[in-house]
Amino acid sequence: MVSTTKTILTPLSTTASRSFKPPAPTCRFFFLHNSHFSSNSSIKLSHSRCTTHRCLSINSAIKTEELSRETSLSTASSSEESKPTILVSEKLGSAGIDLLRKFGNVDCSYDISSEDLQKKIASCDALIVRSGTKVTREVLEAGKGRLKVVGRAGVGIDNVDLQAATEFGCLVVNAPTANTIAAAEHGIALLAAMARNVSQADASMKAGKWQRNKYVGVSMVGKTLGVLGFGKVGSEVARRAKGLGMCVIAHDPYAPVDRARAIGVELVSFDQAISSADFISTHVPLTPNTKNMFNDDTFEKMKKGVRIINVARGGVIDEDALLRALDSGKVAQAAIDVFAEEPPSKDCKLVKNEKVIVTPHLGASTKEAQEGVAIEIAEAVIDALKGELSATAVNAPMVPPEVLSELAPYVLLAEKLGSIAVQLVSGGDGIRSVKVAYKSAKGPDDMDTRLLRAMITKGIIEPISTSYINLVNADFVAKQKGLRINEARVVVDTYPQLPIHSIQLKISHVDSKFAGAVSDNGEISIEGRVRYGVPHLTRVGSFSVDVSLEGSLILCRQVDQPGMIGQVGKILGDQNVNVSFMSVGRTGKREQAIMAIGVDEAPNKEALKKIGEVSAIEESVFLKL
Ligand SMILES: NC(=O)C1=CN([C@@H]2O[C@H](COP(=O)(O)OP(=O)(O)OC[C@H]3O[C@@H](n4cnc5c(N)ncnc54)[C@H](O)[C@@H]3O)[C@@H](O)[C@H]2O)C=CC1
Ligand SMILES: O=C(O)C(=O)COP(=O)(O)O
Repeated sequence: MVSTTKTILTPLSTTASRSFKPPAPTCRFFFLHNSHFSSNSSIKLSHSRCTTHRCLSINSAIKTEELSRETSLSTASSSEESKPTILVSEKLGSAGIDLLRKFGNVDCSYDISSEDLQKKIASCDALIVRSGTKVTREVLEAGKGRLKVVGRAGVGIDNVDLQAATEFGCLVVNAPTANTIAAAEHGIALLAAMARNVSQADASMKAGKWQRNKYVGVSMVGKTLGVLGFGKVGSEVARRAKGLGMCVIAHDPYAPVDRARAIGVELVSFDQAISSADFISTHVPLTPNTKNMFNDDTFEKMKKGVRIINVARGGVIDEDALLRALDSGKVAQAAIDVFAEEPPSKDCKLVKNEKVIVTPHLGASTKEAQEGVAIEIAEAVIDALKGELSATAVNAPMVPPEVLSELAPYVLLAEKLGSIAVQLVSGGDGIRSVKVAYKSAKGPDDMDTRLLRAMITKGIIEPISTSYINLVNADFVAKQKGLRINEARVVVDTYPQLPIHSIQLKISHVDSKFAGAVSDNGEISIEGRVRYGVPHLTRVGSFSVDVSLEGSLILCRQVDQPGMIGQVGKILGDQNVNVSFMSVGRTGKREQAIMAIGVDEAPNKEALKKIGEVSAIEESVFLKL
């Protein structure tokens, strides 16, 4: 449940906050979204010791170094070994294979058995399939932990268990555009071939016969074509059928009226479409809703002598019902490219029926479409392996590149805040609900927070479980673990150009191992913001602090007095622990204060004990970021 609050607040006060900052040279900040942040992009970071390149990935929110294009020659061979492995299980156009080979190790095991696929998949990062490979729960389970993306080189994803893929955090992408025309042309080819008995006449001649009277056909001009599913293929079929002089009507509850009008097609109800058409061509995806949408009842409503074309999916037509309708004469002819079971059995009655012409799922099979599909899917899979959000993602939110580039540093902040919040809870597993407030000058409708919510979830869950969280499965895993993320967008009077001013996390009904993080109303409360591209912690409980969220963090609560920074700094220095950032927030002079110390290395237990023993320090906690 996402709740929206429109509260006008003034910017958070920075009262009584003292910061110590080292000098600020430049550090490169790499995002996997390379169209926006390439190796040439650099953002100044206010942190002197940040030497690693940072990447934003949906598979692992932060990966360091691996995509740096400045990899030295000495590391070249190891990067060769660490290339991703991409299994291609069905014939894919060479242009796509070439692209994949430039990026990873490509294993073309065409027409692999499902047993072998289950064995192989455990060592693969990506799998590319067409319609012939069943990507079942078992396959995805076998690939769990390593398999990051399944690429469907085509449109229909009914052969991929999307639910299982989502549960295992495996992204599914498809190639939805490159074979549209091929499928539409095949639909028209089947329509014309059926109307003029081309297949049967051809077979008869090859058998040495000359049967001109037997194969008299029907004309297409002036006939009504009912298109079911007015999407990419359906509308291209309609356009071509108009060119043949047909009257075209279509049924698609989700199709825009103006697109239909532009082609001269009338959108009608399902019953109207099937009852008034001479030819019916189906172009819907196979879903629980469309499964067997052509059945005894719907055939009954059709015109006697109707002709059926199916270049969509076998399961859309109940094949036994179609046979009955052909036998009764309700359906005069059918042209079928796709079957409930592929390949159909050797004695499949539909294939053998004289009134039916068949092709072996050839809709997408033109040279041009196959090259296009191969490139489209190779690019989508490579992007996904790089951690970019794909425009053709089927089981993850599609985040437009411009939104992604704007939100990237906040995504890192969101994950770090989630991780800090959970580490402040004592016991660790009692979190049921987290309140998140996104403070921004932008209105609630101008902000897409799915990415941030996913990363907060990742930050919260990963430190306390073995679950692997990414954008694909974050909501699913949160739901499974009974974790509710209640989001509120709070309008604050701040810089309008900033996508988000700050993110605040609150956890109630839990105990904290650091009392200083508990606000007056008993909730663990932390807040952070992005400064110069770097996430900062800006509030702990009721204390304002300002510490860059890099490396790890030590929080100490003490009575404000001189010499504290020096004492703690010395303990850390003696252990060779490098302090990167230090900030003190206090309620007032010589009153309660919180010291937030960023450290590059994790101090050992002895150092942490010594810090805890400093007489003025009332409590301290070490947080791994
Ligand atoms: N035989 C082959 O080789 C090929 C088959 N296909 C298949 O063709 C079909 C269409 O593909 P595209 O046009 O690219 O997909 P699309 O997603 O662009 O179009 C599908 C349309 O069906 C509509 N639809 C969904 N449920 C419906 C329902 N119950 N009643 C009416 N309309 C409904 C949707 O609103 C959408 O407009 C898919 O099943 C796809 O797998 C696509 C390419 C090649
Ligand atoms: O794209 C689709 O939906 C298709 O049905 C094409 O299937 P194919 O890739 O030729 O096995």
